[in-house]
Amino acid sequence: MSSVLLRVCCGPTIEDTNTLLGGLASRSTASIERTQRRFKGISFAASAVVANPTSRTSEEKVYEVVLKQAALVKERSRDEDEKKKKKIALDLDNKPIEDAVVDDLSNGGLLNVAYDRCGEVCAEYAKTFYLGTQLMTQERRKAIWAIYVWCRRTDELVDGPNASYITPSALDRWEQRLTDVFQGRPFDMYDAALSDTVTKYPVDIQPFKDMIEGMRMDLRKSRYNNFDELYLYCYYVAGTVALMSVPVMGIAPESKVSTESVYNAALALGIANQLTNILRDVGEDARRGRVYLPQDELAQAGLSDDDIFRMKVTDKWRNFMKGQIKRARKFFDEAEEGVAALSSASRFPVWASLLLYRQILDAIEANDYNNFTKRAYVGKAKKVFSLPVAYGIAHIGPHKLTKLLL
Ligand SMILES: CC(C)=CCC/C(C)=C/CC/C(C)=C/CC/C(C)=C/[C@@H]1[C@@H](COP(=O)(O)OP(=O)(O)O)[C@]1(C)CC/C=C(\C)CC/C=C(\C)CCC=C(C)C
Ligand SMILES: [Mn+2]
Repeated sequence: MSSVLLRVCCGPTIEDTNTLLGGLASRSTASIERTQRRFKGISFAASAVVANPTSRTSEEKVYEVVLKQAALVKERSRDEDEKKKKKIALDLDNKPIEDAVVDDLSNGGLLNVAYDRCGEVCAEYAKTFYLGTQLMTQERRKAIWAIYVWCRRTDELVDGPNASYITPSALDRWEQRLTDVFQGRPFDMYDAALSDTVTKYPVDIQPFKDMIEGMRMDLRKSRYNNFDELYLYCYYVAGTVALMSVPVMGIAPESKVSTESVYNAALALGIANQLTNILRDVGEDARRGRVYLPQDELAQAGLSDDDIFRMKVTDKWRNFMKGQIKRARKFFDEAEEGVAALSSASRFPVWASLLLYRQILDAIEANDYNNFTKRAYVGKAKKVFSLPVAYGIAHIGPHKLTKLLL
């Protein structure tokens, strides 16, 4: 990663970083019931909700961000309709092109360079994903690259070569810089691309702030008492990516499902991906003294941190892993339901990423649950095969494709 990509500017004040908890509408009973249904078979999570009905679970808190983002999308699309009406009126006025428009055009040149740089970073760090974006419309592709680069840089702050120098106040400065980006004051070229993206698409700042919150969590916490705590972490570092991306990817105009349900499915994909990441990296994380697994579930399985640091695959471990993999797959299943609602050109990269990530779970099983010393990965052949499958599903749907192939 180049030093330019990683540079964190010195920003002025520390912002209020409390992200999820404040003043939003509370979640409907129906969605809570759905949450409980999802956790059927994972009794501790459901019983946590039942045991203490007054305290809200992480999932309920996160759902409020989903509602807020979905509302923003709806509001902006209403504004767009209004603008279109106004534009038609202006066109009828037949006014000459003004200086401001000429300025915009010359700025466009620089902006294109900024977006191209983002594209180069994607091509270097996430080749398959970069390939997947090629089928999106140019505008959307560029915006997704800009978001990708911001996410990558944010993650590199705590995981990259300079991670040992990163303090909470460096993250506060990164957050201040984020605010500047959203207010049209970009610091560098990558920021300029993002700044442009957030004016063009109804992207809320909250998921970006929440991702930074996830990085703060990584600085202060290395154990998770239960799935509720882990869920929140997964939302912060990965669910947020979904909430940032969907406003750009767009929902198909012909889609009949609600905006909220699409965002929920998107969120599920982020959570599924991060749970998979965690299960793949158990050994690697343990070597850094980190255990991203629910402590109560480890205990229920008769396991402790010591078993993880010992890195021995036992039957207890296999059973524990089976439960964790089952849960991750449930989130993938939930995500699948929403992909068809995305705009047609955006479905392919999402299916590609979903299929590739889900196969990591199969690879963990194929390694006989040894995620301590054996890295689960999807081989090149499987990767290459997944792409046309993703393309097929994206264009004719999973059910029709299965029928066609059988
Ligand atoms: C309706 C529906 C299903 C819509 C799809 C919604 C959508 C686009 C979801 C995206 C989900 C996604 C790709 C989440 C990212 C999950 C992830 C891998 C997060 C990683 C975090 C930290 O992990 P860790 O440090 O443990 O792991 P590493 O060893 O560092 O890998 C991240 C690394 C956070 C940073 C995330 C990125 C760099 C990815 C950003 C990606 C995008 C903006 C593009 C998303 C678009 C597509 C098409 C996948
Ligand atoms: Mn990382």
